[in-house]
Amino acid sequence: MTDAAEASLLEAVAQSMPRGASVGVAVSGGGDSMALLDLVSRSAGSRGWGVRAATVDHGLRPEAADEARMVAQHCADLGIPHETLVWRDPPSEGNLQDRARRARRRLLTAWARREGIGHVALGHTEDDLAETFLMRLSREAGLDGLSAMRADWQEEDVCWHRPLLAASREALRDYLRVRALHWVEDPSNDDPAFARVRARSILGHLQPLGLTGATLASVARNLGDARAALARHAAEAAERIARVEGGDVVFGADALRALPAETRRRLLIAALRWVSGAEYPPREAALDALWAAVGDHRDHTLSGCLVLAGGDVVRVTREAAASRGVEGPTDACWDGRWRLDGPHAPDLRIAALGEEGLRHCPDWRESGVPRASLRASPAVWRGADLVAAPLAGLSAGWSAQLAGGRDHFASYLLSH
Ligand SMILES: Nc1ncnc2c1ncn2[C@@H]1O[C@H](COP(=O)(O)OP(=O)(O)OP(=O)(O)O)[C@@H](O)[C@H]1O
Repeated sequence: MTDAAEASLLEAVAQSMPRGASVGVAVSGGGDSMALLDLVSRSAGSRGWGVRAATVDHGLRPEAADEARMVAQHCADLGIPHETLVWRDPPSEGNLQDRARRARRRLLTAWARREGIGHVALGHTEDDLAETFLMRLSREAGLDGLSAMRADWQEEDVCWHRPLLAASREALRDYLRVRALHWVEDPSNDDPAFARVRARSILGHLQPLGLTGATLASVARNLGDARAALARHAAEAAERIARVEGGDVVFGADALRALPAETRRRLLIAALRWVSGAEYPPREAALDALWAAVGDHRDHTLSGCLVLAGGDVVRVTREAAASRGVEGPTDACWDGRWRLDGPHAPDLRIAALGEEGLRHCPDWRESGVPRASLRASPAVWRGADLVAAPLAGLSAGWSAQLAGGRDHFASYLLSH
């Protein structure tokens, strides 16, 4: 590794997060994140960062605990506080990799909040970009799927960063060798049962065409720029034609119809995900069916949402059936997006208002929110007795707010 190459890695990491930040590094013990840890640690002094690190032990491989201990020891040598986060309930079935990734993100988010960490760095590389691109091609992905993963994004109070997206895996290993640092090789990195491993091996065969990891990563970045432009365009359209009302997204129907199909598609997908909290967009065929129903002024359910299309607005609301049975304490976020304020008490619960609850809200019409929306709205219950339904005009000292900056639909389009 040349001095210039090392300097450019250091510069990329140093510039990725703000001065004085409280920084968390997600370290698996593999080469990418061990290099990231070292680069963050070397930048910390000049950038005024307070640095912490965490390793997630998914409990899926017997060696994982040893790997976490190796990272912990290395952090202790660097004077960086380290925590091992254990996934206590790995499932026995389903897409284990996907679930492990989501559990990892959840555990890291909780850790960041607990420790007051505002910025978490991940060690994804240019090779990850290229492999993901190839894998998505095989799934006939569109622009969004083929676009480069984001270098930075904010989720509620945590900013995530991938400062090494322009670095190759090999360059990071060179860096570690020069610095005489160790890392662990995850045996699953060679297991052809994983699509990522197959993508990596195929990438080697594409070289004669001039298709290297760097080329594919660059294509993914170009597409990412196009995606960002379309998302900005959709956000501007949302500012003009969408409003948030009672937790629903409401579009002017004519204005929605008049939009270019791609912009409309983005608005509908975002509204469905914003209301339901769904992690993934619906399939294109399901979206086409929704749009056909809207064209016929028929109501339609999709992704845990009910889309009301009978009048001169198109209203995306939570589907009552999807929120039925969702229950929780009054001081926690309900249905992934509501927070209630009021006289909290341990014998109170939040659950959907439902048709039965709505009967006890004589003033619900004054809210201006349709019945179907209110049925899925949060209500405070003591056993079977309704205590409050803030969105349906029965406040009894309670109010409801959308949680985590969710009140601004247009900015959601830029961040998702
Ligand atoms: N067990 C772990 N503990 C802590 N951080 C991890 C762990 N596994 C992965 N990471 C972090 O995530 C980065 C990317 O690793 P990997 O590609 O395996 O993750 P991923 O979240 O599954 O990403 P992708 O969506 O690309 O599959 C690592 O460089 C590291 O920063």
